[in-house]
Amino acid sequence: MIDSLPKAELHLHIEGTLEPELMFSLAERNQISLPYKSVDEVKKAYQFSNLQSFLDIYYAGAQVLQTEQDFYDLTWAYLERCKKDNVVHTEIFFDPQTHTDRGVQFGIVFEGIDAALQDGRKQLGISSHIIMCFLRHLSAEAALDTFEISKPWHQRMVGVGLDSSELGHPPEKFTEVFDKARQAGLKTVAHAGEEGPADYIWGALNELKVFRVDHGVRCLEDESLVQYLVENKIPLTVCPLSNIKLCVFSRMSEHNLKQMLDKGLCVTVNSDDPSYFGGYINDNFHAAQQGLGLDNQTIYQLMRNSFNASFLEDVHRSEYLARLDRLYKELSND
Ligand SMILES: Nc1ncnc2[nH]cnc12
Ligand SMILES: [Zn+2]
Repeated sequence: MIDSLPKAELHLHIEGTLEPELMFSLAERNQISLPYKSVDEVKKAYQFSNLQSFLDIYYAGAQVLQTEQDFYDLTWAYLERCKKDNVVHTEIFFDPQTHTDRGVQFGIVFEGIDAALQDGRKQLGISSHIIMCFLRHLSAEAALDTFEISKPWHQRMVGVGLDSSELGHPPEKFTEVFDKARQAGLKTVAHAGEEGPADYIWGALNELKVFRVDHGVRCLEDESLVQYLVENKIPLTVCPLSNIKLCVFSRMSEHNLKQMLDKGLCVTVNSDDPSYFGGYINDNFHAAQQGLGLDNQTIYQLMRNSFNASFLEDVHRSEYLARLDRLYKELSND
């Protein structure tokens, strides 16, 4: 059921799809030395105690990405995984500052990613959008600078987001750049309520005017917030394996995804940084299904939510939903 149904992925950092094997081959191609001797050693290093312990390793890994071809190869490898997992539409995040701050130009990053996405449309039939994220541990001025240099590419991205170290960096820090992004016709999303409190989710809604909240699992701590999210149909892009790996929940059976669904929230399942967290989107569905005892109807609902929460145009959304509905009916009758 999980593997064969079409789905959309809405919370995926392209830098988080860098598999250790590709990390080694790019390091060799670009003559960069890595602090690891083997793929096994890399995998062993992926033990995290919180978000920051992950981010330190994740930003170090991204250093092997240097050329347009590197960004193309990274993105293409992810799209091939999408094909395997029946992801028919994906909205990917990228973090320009991770690259521009070490001298890799914005255009190198964007063009490499976008060329692969265009080929993905033609050769694999996968539709996609790009969301540019600002790093919240950096200053508001740095985000504004990035917004300025990214202007030539605004037409080719669907929106802006906010990621990186959450605690101590509330959404309000980025109100100005998000205002500018909306004025430029870009949609807005933000990570909030992953490690940070429910107040940060309010901040993302009221100050950044987000269309969806990335993670948002701490919303259950504030009943009036839950009510607001339900009434306004604000989607939450939840990432089950990520939450376990980063110790947001100690085990899958304790994840609050089912409670969120029971409250009527529009929850979606996503992989976040699959190479670092032990699985792509179908692995996330399987882990959540097993840990929480989700039935087929709930899995189907999560997949419907993924299309409804996407930035797809209505005609395309309807086509994907019709395809999903038809396949679900066929599978249910077998
Ligand atoms: N889960 C996550 N939270 C915040 N920033 C991120 N950047 C990549 N993955 C992230
Ligand atoms: Zn994320």
